[in-house]
Amino acid sequence: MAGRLIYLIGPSGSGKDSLLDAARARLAERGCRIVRRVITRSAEAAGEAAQGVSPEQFAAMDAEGAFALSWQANGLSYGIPREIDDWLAAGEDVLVNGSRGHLAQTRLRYPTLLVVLLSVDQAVLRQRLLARGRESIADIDERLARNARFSDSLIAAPDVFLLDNSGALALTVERLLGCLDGHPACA
Ligand SMILES: Nc1ncnc2c1ncn2[C@@H]1O[C@H](COP(=O)(O)OP(=O)(O)O)[C@@H](O)[C@H]1O
Ligand SMILES: O=P(O)(O)OC[C@H]1O[C@H](OP(=O)(O)OP(=O)(O)O)[C@H](O)[C@@H]1O
Repeated sequence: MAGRLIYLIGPSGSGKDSLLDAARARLAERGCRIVRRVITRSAEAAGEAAQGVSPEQFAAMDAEGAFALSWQANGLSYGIPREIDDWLAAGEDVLVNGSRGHLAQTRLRYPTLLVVLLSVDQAVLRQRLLARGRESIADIDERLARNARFSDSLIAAPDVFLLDNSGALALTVERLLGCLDGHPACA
């Protein structure tokens, strides 16, 4: 049987990378892979969860069909390596750190995907982005403005599992794993 694509989305700063890092070992125990994204962000800022490439390298990889999914946002390009299709075909679950803006296209390619929407209060989000210190204030304000443009229609979609990360990260990890282990909203 084909594996399940778990598509984790949420605003920049909602904690997607933190959640994946904190849950990494326990996801692996469950046979769930976390895909390493390709991002046109400098390698220093990319870390374990991403491979940093130049815009030229990204374009060349895209042209040779290296990506199953790709999108542009926040002035960056993001690619999901096409090897996820081999993993899914082999029956492995795959967790992707995705984009809300690319959700509709992702649904077309992976109709049975499970969407997990990570959220935090807007005020907390701003504080976390400032504390992370990765972007300038102007970039942070742009990200918050982008966030406000995503309407409640996302939240209203029946197959979206809402995961609040306004509280402790450990609690969010437990709720994610609980969802994947058979919460009705994840069936
Ligand atoms: N539950 C949490 N409580 C407090 N701080 C958090 C929590 N989750 C994430 N953070 C912090 O918020 C910032 C943004 O998290 P990050 O994982 O980089 O978000 P994203 O990958 O969604 O952009 C980081 O500095 C991270 O340490
Ligand atoms: O369409 P959206 O849902 O707004 O998402 C657009 C992109 O922004 C986020 O990445 P970002 O550069 O912020 O990296 P991060 O996830 O590590 O914060 C997210 O992971 C997406 O790749």
